[in-house]
Amino acid sequence: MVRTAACNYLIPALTLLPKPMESSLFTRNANLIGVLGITTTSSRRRFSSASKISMSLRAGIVGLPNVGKSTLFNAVVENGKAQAANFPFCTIEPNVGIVAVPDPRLHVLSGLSKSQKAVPASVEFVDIAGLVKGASQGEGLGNKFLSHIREVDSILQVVRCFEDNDIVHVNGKVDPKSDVDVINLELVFSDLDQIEKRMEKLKKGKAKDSQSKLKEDAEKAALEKIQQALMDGKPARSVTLNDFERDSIKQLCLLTMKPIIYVANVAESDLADPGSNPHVNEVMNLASDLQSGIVTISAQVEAELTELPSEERVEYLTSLGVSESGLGNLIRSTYSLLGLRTYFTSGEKETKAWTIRAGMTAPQAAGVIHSDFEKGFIRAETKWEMWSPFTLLFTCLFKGESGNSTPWVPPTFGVRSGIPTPRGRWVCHSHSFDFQKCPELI
Ligand SMILES: Nc1ncnc2c1ncn2[C@@H]1O[C@H](COP(=O)(O)OP(=O)(O)OP(=O)(O)O)[C@@H](O)[C@H]1O
Ligand SMILES: [Mg+2]
Repeated sequence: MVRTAACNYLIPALTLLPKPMESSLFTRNANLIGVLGITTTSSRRRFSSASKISMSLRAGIVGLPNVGKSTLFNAVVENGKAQAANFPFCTIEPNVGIVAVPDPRLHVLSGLSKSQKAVPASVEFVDIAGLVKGASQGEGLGNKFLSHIREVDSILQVVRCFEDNDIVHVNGKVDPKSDVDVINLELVFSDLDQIEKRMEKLKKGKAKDSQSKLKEDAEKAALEKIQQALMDGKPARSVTLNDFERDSIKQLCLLTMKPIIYVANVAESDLADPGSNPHVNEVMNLASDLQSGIVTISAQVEAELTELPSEERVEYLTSLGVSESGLGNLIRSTYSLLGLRTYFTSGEKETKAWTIRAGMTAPQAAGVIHSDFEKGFIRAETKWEMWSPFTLLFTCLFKGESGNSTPWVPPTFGVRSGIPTPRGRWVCHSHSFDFQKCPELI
């Protein structure tokens, strides 16, 4: 079995993490290639020098001081220059870096089309200052830290799972449960504070017209539900809201509304068998209780790997009992956590990974390339062709579409020499679908 230097544990309730080569299909004729699917697990981080990044959403690296956040950031962002050192509050201002999402399909397509360049999808990582107990009351870097978290779309919470007497732990000992509780409680307190202030404001203000009144009522209803959940120790994301309510509270950017992946940061000696580390098991159980994902990684090893020439990397990983760096998995998990999906356009000029949000309809997906494609959208077309190495995928999707429980993932719409046509059609094994009328299929 191939081992990677990171383990993804899928928490079933959320289905966060991508499966290998899942849900991808493509169409092809003389001038036309389109591919759509979610990201895959085989890893390759580097793209050709012609590569450019297409679009990005932000993931914040969060945790107690001195747990390895900047070390992880420097490893993920290849030329990240965040200061990482053995003292708490080493990071004050956030470090930001854009990272390409590894996806071998991009290179397969690029090769098939003999593209001059390949443009991968991307995610933005933000290395945020450490948080301590009482941050919501201004302790440590307090509210400043929390405001940095407010600006990101998802959270990677780094949890220290390595024992090392030389590395200071702000609470004196390695204790993942306590560490996770400290962070999550501060996020809850901060949200409660925000909600209270907003409710006060809503009480004072008078809605000008019936439309605003409706909106305010929805907001009040949402805030009351979330407030109750937070007081019961549950995150805002666990609360069931209708679309209107969800929209009405968006501007508050509640911290506990953001999806989380727990990153168990282990010692190099644990990489080959992280399950033997009780701290990792503790984080796994916590993540499961909190309906979140977990990735196990050694930030220290990953940071060291980036300093080595590629031949020596393999040697180093082999000496640790693993075959692959864990960063690819972490980046793809983050991309997936952000609710992002990829489809491709491919032609001689470029092969490009376009990012859409999960749940987007076909016209909306077309609109990511140009708003005219959304306005003029009729339908999209897929041609079924057995084309190695994706033959297996076609079979899966064919089954899914014929009505069993396999999720149906949309194929791409027509793309001619890299230029998408708004008249693309989706035609799947002899049926045509007007996707504007069937958004639930997306
Ligand atoms: N997996 C690991 N094993 C051993 N040491 C590690 C590991 N990960 C990080 N470290 C070490 O822990 C120390 C703190 O790391 P780092 O500066 O990245 O923490 P931080 O969370 O960014 O801290 P701060 O909140 O103060 O900015 C560094 O000396 C780093 O080398
Ligand atoms: Mg730091």
